[in-house]
Amino acid sequence: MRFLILGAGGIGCYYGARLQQAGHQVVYVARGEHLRAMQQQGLKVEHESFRFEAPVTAVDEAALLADYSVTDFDLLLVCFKSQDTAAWLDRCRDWLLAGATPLLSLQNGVDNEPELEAVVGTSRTLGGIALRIGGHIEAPGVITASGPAQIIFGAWPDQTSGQVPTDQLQAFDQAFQQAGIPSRISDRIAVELWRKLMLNNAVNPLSALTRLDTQTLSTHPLFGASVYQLMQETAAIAAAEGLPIGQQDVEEMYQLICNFDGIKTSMLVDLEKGRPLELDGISGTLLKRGKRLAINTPMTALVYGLLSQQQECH
Ligand SMILES: NC(=O)C1=CN([C@@H]2O[C@H](COP(=O)(O)OP(=O)(O)OC[C@H]3O[C@@H](n4cnc5c(N)ncnc54)[C@H](OP(=O)(O)O)[C@@H]3O)[C@@H](O)[C@H]2O)C=CC1
Ligand SMILES: CC(C)(CO)C(=O)C(=O)O
Repeated sequence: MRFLILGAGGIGCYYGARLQQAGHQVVYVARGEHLRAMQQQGLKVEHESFRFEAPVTAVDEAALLADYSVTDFDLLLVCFKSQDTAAWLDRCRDWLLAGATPLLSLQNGVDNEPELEAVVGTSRTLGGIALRIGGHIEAPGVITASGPAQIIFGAWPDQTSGQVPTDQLQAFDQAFQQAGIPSRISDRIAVELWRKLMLNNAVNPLSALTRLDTQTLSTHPLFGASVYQLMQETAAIAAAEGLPIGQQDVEEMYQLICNFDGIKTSMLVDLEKGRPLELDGISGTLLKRGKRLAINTPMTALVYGLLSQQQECH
């Protein structure tokens, strides 16, 4: 199959390398030093059960638009940080609309799929999550990753109202699995995305504030209760929006994050590198929704406020 990795950073390069090693054609879209390193020295990925070091086809956005057509690909994997999605869609709208290739977002947050859908339509939109993975750019052209690195994906917003054909979903699922990516098709991907948001809202901002890994934070005598409360606040918003999410999901996600290996969150990595934080796509979206629905989310407001203020001071 032919895959395009849009925003080939930690997550995108890990999954791209897995697919390329399995024999698929992969084009990586990146920029800056990381792009130059990939073009000149190739891509290196280090993971406890997977090693990749090989030349890759890496291009910037301008070269993608000039040298490729969307019809050159079977699947576009959207791996930007969520704050980059809307502007990218705006710039690449005409290129995207010249074909019918589906797009699968592996980003955190619940706003990416609606943004994709608004441009390419429901028939080309897949929702997805990258679960139990920590993957980061260690140095230009070098990725370190850990965890089983699953992909859960499905027709957006769910199998019943989504329009991507089942045989197409199954072909992607098979390609992922053959490439050593544990994957699963969900018939309610919007629910999975909200369950993942429970994790991200609970640990990403708090890990950036405390510099603690996910497990230390979640089992911490002082911060553990806040992690739990952040999950409850996310669940309350999800339920008010009509999603079948409740206390049982809070328990499950809390147990998952407590028992999963301690990993450095993507937000802590961004903070350490002085890069923009994915704060609006995670906590910010909950605050906006909470305001609209008249639901109080005081802990989410606190971590959002503290981090925003830290960013402004830099
Ligand atoms: N990292 C992780 O462990 C996990 C991340 N996720 C989610 O996956 C998504 C991706 O995260 P992650 O892999 O960490 O992100 P990264 O920041 O590592 O990768 C995204 C890359 O896209 C590049 N990029 C952005 N816009 C463009 C553009 N127009 N043209 C070319 N390149 C571009 C960025 O460059 P630049 O640096 O210059 O901005 C960056 O290198 C996020 O939503 C994240 O929350 C989910 C699970 C785990
Ligand atoms: C949940 C977690 C921490 C790891 O999958 C993540 O999604 C991230 O680092 O952004």
